[in-house]
Order: sequence, then C-alpha cells, then structure tokens
Amino acid sequence: MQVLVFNAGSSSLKFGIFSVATETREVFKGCYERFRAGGCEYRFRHGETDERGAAEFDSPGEALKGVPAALKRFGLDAIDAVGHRIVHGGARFSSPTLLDDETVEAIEALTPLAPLHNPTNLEAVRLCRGLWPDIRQVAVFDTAFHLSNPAFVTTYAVPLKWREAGLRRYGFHGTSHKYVAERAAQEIGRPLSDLQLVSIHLGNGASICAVNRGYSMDSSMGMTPLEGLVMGTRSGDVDPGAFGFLSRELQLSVQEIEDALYDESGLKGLAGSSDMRDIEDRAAKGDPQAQLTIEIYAYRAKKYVGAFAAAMGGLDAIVFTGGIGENSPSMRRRICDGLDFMGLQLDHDRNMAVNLSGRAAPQIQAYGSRVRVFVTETAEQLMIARETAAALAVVPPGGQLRLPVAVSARHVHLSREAVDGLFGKGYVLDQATPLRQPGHWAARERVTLVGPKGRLERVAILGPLRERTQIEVSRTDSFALGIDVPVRDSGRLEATPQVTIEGPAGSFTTDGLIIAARHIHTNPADAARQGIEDGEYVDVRVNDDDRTLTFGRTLVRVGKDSFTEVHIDTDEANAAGIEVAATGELVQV
Ligand SMILES: Nc1ncnc2c1ncn2[C@@H]1O[C@H](COP(=O)(O)OP(=O)(O)O)[C@@H](O)[C@H]1O
Ligand SMILES: CC(=O)OP(=O)(O)O
Ligand SMILES: [Mg+2]
Repeated sequence: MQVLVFNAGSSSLKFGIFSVATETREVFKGCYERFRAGGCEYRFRHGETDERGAAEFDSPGEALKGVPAALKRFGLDAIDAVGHRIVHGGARFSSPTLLDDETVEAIEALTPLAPLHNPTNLEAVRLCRGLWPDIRQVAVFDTAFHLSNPAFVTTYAVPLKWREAGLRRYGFHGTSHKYVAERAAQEIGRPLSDLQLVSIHLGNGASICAVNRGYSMDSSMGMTPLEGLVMGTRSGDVDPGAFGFLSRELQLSVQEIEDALYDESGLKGLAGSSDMRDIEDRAAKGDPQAQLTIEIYAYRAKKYVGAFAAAMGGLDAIVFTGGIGENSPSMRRRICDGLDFMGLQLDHDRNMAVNLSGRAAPQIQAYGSRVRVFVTETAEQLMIARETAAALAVVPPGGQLRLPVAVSARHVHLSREAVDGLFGKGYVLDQATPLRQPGHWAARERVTLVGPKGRLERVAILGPLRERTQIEVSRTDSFALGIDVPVRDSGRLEATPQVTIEGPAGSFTTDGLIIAARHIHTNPADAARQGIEDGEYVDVRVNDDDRTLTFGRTLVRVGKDSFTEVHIDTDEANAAGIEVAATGELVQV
C-alpha cells in the first residue's frame, strides 16, 4: 500500500510517500522549512535524487500548495491512502481514526486548543479530499499516546466547573515519543514494558515525556502545546498570574496575551530568533542575550528530566530527538551535565560524534553510567504511515460503520404457556413499545423474579412469544437473586438454573435463566460491508473517552432484516461508562 503522509508542524511541513507491506519503506521524503516573509527552503529526496532549493511559501499552510506538483514531478501521485498528523485529538481520539465529515468537524472544534497546528493539519485533509475524493484518509493524533496518563497527572487543581467544561492536561508529540521510546527499547534489547524512559523531543515545539513501563505517564505539555519547555516561539511554563498582571499593567486582552505566548515568546521572545542554530552561533560570539537564552532552555529541560525520573521512581534511559535534540551536542551536554548524582553521565566524545544516518540510535553515556543516553531521529511520518495502513486494514472499504450499542436491562422472553400461567389463559400482552429490531416489542405488563436471596420487581417482558421461556439477567442481578447463573448465547438453555416468575394470575418455576452473552445483531448487507459472518466472534470497542473498553468475543448474529446493533448488559455498560446512547466500532475481524 502506498501511503502519503502529512506532518505539518509549527515551523515545517514534512511529507512523504511510504510503501507499507511487511516492512515500511520511505519512497519519497519532502520538507518545507525555515519560513520567513516571502519564502522558505525545501528539500526533496527520492532514490538517488536529493534536491534543495527555495520556494515562495511563507508558512507551512501555504506550502501545502506545493505538494501536488512535487508529487507529480516525481511521478508519485498514484496513492492508496493518506495519513495525517493531527496535533490535538482531545479526550475522544485514542487511536488512528478514519476521517469523514463527522470526525473532521470534531477535530475542527479542538482548534482553539492547538491554534498553531490543527488549522494547518485540517487544511491538508481538505487538500487531499479535493485531489483524491475516493481515497481514504486517516488521522493520527499527537495526544493519543498520552491518554494513558493517570488522573492525578491530567487534572489541574482548578474549580470543578472549569474541569467539567473540559480543562485538563493532554500532552503532545505522542507519535514521536512513542517511536523513540520503542527505538531505545530495541537497542537496549528489553521490552518497553520493563523500562522507565524519559523522551526529550526538542524541535520547534518541544516536550518531554515520562514513558513508564510502556505507557506515557506524564508530558511537559498540558491542555495546549504551550505548557512546559521553552520552544521556538512559545513560552512554556509561565505563572498564570501573568494574565492579571499583563491585563492591569499593559492593558492587554486575553487574545493578545495568548497570541504573544504562542508566537512572540520562547527563543524568539528571549533572543529575537526562533532558530537554535542562530542563537548558538551568537552565544559563541559573546552575545549575552543568546547566552542567557541557552541557559534558560537547558535548565528548563533538565528540571523536567529530574521531575519525571522522580515521578516514575526510576530511570533506565533518556532519549534525545527533534531538530535540537538530534543536532546540538552542546544542548545535550548542558541538559545532562550535573546529573551524575542520579547515575547519568555523558561521554563527551560520543556526544560529539553522533551520526544518525540509517536510522541509527547511538548511545552516548559514559562507561559505567547507570542511565543510558540515546540520540535518535524521530520518525513521525513513518509511524503515521504504519498506523494509517494498520487502521485501514481493519476498516472495510465501504467505510467504518459506527455500531449502535444497546444496553439490555434484565428481561424475560415468555412462551404461550408461561403467559397463560402468569396472566390467565389466552391473555394477550399489550405490545406497548416497539424495539429497534423489526417485529420486536416490550410489553406494558411486568413480572417479578424470585430467588433464594431476593426478588427483582417490574422485570420487562420482550416479544414476540417464543417456544421456550428465557430469563436474562446481569451478573449483579444473579447475586440479588442468590443464584449462580451461567453466561450463554440466547437459545442455548440446556442445563440452565431455575428461577420463579410471578405474575398477577399465578407463578411458576422454570429453567432458562442466563446471563446473555454479548452479541451483534446485523443484516447481510451490513455484515458484508464490515467483512463479518454469522456465528463469528469479533472485538468491539465502545466509548472513545477515558473509559474506552474493548469487548472481546462478541458473537455476530446475522438476520435477514435485523437492525445492526450491539447488545450488552447493564454490568458491561457500567464498566464502559455507557449511559444511554452509545456507539462502538469493530476493532478486529
Ligand atoms: N545543527 C543544529 N544545531 C542546533 N539546532 C539545530 C540544528 N539543526 C536544527 N536545529 C534546530 O532544530 C529546531 C527545529 O527542529 P525540527 O524538529 O526540525 O522542527 P519541527 O518541530 O518544526 O519539526 C530549530 O530550532 C533549529 O534551529
Ligand atoms: C505539538 C507541537 O508542538 O508540534 P511541533 O513541534 O511540530 O510544532
Ligand atoms: Mg515537529
């Protein structure tokens, strides 16, 4: 599969074509960067060609316009899918997601939380929809990796009302942190789940991530990519008291303050340039402003390394990546110097000799340093290509069907004889409420279930009538009744326990008591679209928020006119934090 990937950052537009099979190979690598008024630089690599030059674009968003022509010129415009880096995915997007009108709208709504990024990311999506309306596009989110952060990390100590409105920490650069952590684990030769790592991504945007035994535990970035380290044009940590001060002393509006924190701060605010190369050159020539800037930058990073080692309660390795992390030996040295007390010591010669060609990840710690120090190129585009292909492999070409999830509360299906016994001979139930499955209904009448421990009153009766009475309860209900109830597929009633059913005209005791195994009702057309068959078991993921849960072993039941719907019981719904209406999606076929 040929995958086109877009990675629009705050100071560059990177794009590439990847051939994804068992191995993922980068066929074409393109980049527009060093934007200033009136122009930028570009570099295109394809086979033996390595072409550099100047272009007229003055921002990553503008540079998108150059991509179609570049691909055409290299004969690379036949693609199968597009993968996009999307910086902010909020609490909803925990994994790569197919882009359609609804998901694009949801991403757009997050723009205020990543104003330097999401608009350009979406511009790339629109460009591709225009050029290749029939090609599927997948969003890969910077935030997704960090959704594993615990609540004590993601929660700001602010009023409940603000938290309810959505104020919380997220963290970014997740694709990069995940890649470099995996790369370091590979070099160490131990599984990521055994390791405590600090990943230091120093690009134009910069963040540090605590990767604790395979999961992101904390990131220096917060609700927006503004918190944390000093960046190219962003401030990083500032006392929130600054807002009041600036408003009173300089009469600045919230918008003016926010704009300045994003665009006029960081390296640019401190030294007048957002480019670390310039600043390092000036500092070396004695410029005191540039010197102080470098000291602040390194100190802030060092502080987070120490903090995250303490947060995890251990540290096996740190990994440098991003333009500055990869290319500036002096910045790496400033950040590492003085950390001998925690077992981290740099080898100065190795630090100077770093060569990252061929995806190398050299170790630059001194002999005897307990903590390893890696430098590695980040590979956001490669990760996006892989995750795009993986996401599409489980989504059939007709598109991802959101499966409505219905929560079944306890109910009974009655036989003719049971109705006679409970309500009187020949009684006709009132088919009060139609259900979504055609021909199915809930009756106005109710019954009571009685077990050795207790009673369940007002239990629903679902029709039509069946050959055999079947009573479906949850595991919690089984304790209320005091009966050990097995999990069974509907209709599999051999050797099931007995329960007593009471109605207004009489009661009787019958077997047929089960905890219904979760299942999907679907029809032949939807089943074909999803690539699933009657009788097969699939996994269904429900809820995209922090209670996201994947239900394994969900039985597919295809019926000629069935309405496609996942049925789970109340215990399962509670575990997944589902209240009334919810949807799920297939994660594995
Ligand atoms: N040799 C170098 N020495 C110091 N800084 C460098 C060097 N090469 C690149 N950088 C810095 O890397 C930063 C850009 O990082 P990069 O990861 O390319 O940005 P982006 O976040 O836009 O992807 C700039 O501050 C640039 O000056
Ligand atoms: C999230 C972020 O800051 O991204 P970038 O470094 O690409 O600007
Ligand atoms: Mg970047």
